[in-house]
Amino acid sequence: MVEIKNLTKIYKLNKKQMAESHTKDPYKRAVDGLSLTAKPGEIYGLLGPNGAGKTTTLRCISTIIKPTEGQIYVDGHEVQEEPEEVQRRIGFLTSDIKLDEQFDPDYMFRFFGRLHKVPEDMLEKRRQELFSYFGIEEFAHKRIKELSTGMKQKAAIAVSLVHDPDIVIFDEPTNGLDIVTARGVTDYLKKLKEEGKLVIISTHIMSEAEKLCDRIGMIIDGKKEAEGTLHELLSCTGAHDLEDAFFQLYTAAGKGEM
Ligand SMILES: Nc1ncnc2c1ncn2[C@@H]1O[C@H](COP(=O)(O)OP(=O)(O)OP(=O)(O)O)[C@@H](O)[C@H]1O
Repeated sequence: MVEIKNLTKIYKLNKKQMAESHTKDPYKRAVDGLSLTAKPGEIYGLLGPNGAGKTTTLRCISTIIKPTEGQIYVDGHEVQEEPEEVQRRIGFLTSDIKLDEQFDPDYMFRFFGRLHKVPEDMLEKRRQELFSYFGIEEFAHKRIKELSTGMKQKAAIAVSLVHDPDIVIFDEPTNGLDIVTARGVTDYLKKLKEEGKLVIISTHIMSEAEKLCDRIGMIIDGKKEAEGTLHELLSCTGAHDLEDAFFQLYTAAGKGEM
């Protein structure tokens, strides 16, 4: 289970970042008092526009960055107090974590498996299962820098799942993938959920959230503007689909144009 209580993350911007953001304010409030609970056996989707704070939230859960305020509990372990307990339980996929270009998927998989102290026989079993499911075997010994975007993403997914985590956190899991590969990834996430694992994803693709997520938290400017099943979000907004519901909330949050 993941419980986020009043999470706020404020970045301190350098001069270049301030100039790029056309601001004189050196502080960027990326996440603003966000609370949510996600439970085993569900796929929870953080849905929001660019810059809403989705990646920042997932990076705080995954102990990559520290919250400015608030607490995050992963199976009861607070991320800042017990980061190692948290890391053991989660598999995190993000586009910012690049696999080392000089090595091949086979090496990276074994390297991260040993880092997570996965026993050798279990590592072989995991490799067999994940490489076969994602079709990685055929490029298992090619250097990462020679792989296509989709191949790299598949390898990164396998590496993030090497230790068979109970909680899987994927930041935009189908980003850059063709529809066949994207379907393979979303089907795998459904399989994990059916095994009783908790899956948390971020996305700005409405159709992905509609089809895949059991519950959706809509994030705008770092705040959770709404949360519920697709059915609940449609009935509370009176919208016909998630995109309409999103635009209603977007306008209600005082946002006019994109
Ligand atoms: N390391 C950082 N330093 C400064 N500002 C940052 C940093 N990372 C993110 N931000 C800012 O925080 C805000 C939230 O960014 P974040 O990446 O969490 O959003 P997101 O919802 O994941 O967006 P996207 O869908 O575009 O990936 C944005 O305004 C972004 O520019």
